[in-house]
Amino acid sequence: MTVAKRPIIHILGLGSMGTVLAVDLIRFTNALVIPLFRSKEKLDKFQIEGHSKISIRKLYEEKKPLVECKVEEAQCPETFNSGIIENLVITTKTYQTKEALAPYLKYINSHTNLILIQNGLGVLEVLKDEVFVNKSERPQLFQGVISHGVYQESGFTYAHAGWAGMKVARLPWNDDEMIQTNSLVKRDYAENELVNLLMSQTFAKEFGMEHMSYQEMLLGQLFKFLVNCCMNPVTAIVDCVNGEMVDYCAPVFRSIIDECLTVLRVAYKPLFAYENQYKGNEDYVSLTVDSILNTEHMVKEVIRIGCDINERNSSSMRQDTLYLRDTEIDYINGYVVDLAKKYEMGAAAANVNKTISELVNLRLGLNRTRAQQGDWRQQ
Ligand SMILES: NC(=O)C1=CN([C@@H]2O[C@H](COP(=O)(O)OP(=O)(O)OC[C@H]3O[C@@H](n4cnc5c(N)ncnc54)[C@H](OP(=O)(O)O)[C@@H]3O)[C@@H](O)[C@H]2O)C=CC1
Ligand SMILES: CC(C)(CO)C(=O)C(=O)O
Repeated sequence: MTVAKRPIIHILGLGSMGTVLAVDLIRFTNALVIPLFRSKEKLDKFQIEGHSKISIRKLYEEKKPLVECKVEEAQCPETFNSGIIENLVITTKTYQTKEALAPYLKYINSHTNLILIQNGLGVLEVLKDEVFVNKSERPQLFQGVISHGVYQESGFTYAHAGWAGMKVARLPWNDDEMIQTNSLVKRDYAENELVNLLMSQTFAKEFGMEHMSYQEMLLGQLFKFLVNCCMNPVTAIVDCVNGEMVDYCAPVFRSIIDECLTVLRVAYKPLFAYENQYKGNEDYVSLTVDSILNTEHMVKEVIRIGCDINERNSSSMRQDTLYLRDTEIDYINGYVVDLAKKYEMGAAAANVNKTISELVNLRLGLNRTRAQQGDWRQQ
């Protein structure tokens, strides 16, 4: 009798998202979960000071239980010895992806399953143009759109503030593969080890994992992208908690969303044409796009999700500017500017998002200057 091989999944980016995923993978699957740290120093800190343990405090449960797991194996570039990587999760910030991948590229080939679990858009272009340039060596690529809310409590303990699930789909390397058949989705579900692992019954239920076609996931990804294009930069620029601005934010959200949708309709034309083109075609999932991705509906949804459901949350981008960390603005509003240029939509086509990006960088620069030179308002 052949014994089923134990799946191995490497996690590059053991922060908020990496930890919340790793804990449930360890608890609810038989996978060997191997975090990849950026240096021997960080690895030693995890193994010696942290005793190779990771923890999640489930704030959304009444008793706010702390769930702790022991990590069997962890690596860094200096110690890595696993050979070709079977399954790789990328949960670094978007702008950290290329540098984080660099030491492991020789261990990634066309048999590797690689999933991006990140906000924003634009990392795919970096992978295509700067990282996996040799098409024959490109890994099997997947995208996760995660809606769980998690932040660092201390050390390797993270607080799981909001439970909201995750969507996963095969991410096409080429724009002409954007629309996927139901049979392709079923084939991945049946044959791909990473999809099998993420969709294993207990884990998928506990983590809220949904496997779908790229076009379905893209609809959700663009929805979340518009939420992030509004909430993240505006809360950072004005330095407010999400819900404080609920009565005053609609006009600026309308300006941001209107411009974003004009650009996204060009860049993701197959998705916006999908509803009519594939209606009634049984090998394609039916989608309603226009009734969701329109300005007035999205203004209401962004306010509902950002300022109501997450009213007491400080957005991740505001947190980055307060802690003087780089932000992901280039993969959120900045990416809209890039798309407008790529599709030659004219210099003014992304002026709102360009200005929003500039204001976020102004806010971050001002916070950094105040930290170094003092706050003139107090002088
Ligand atoms: N936090 C949340 O609630 C949500 C986050 N997201 C998105 O998920 C993505 C990840 O965010 P989040 O988990 O919050 O970010 P974190 O900053 O918490 O985690 C990123 C992790 O990546 C590690 N890392 C960075 N560079 C390297 C490297 N070269 N090698 C190894 N590890 C590295 C960092 O470690 P180090 O200490 O070494 O820098 C850090 O632990 C982002 O795109 C974010 O927008 C999406 C939904 C919700
Ligand atoms: C929805 C929102 C804005 C919640 O704060 C978020 O996703 C973030 O902070 O990154």
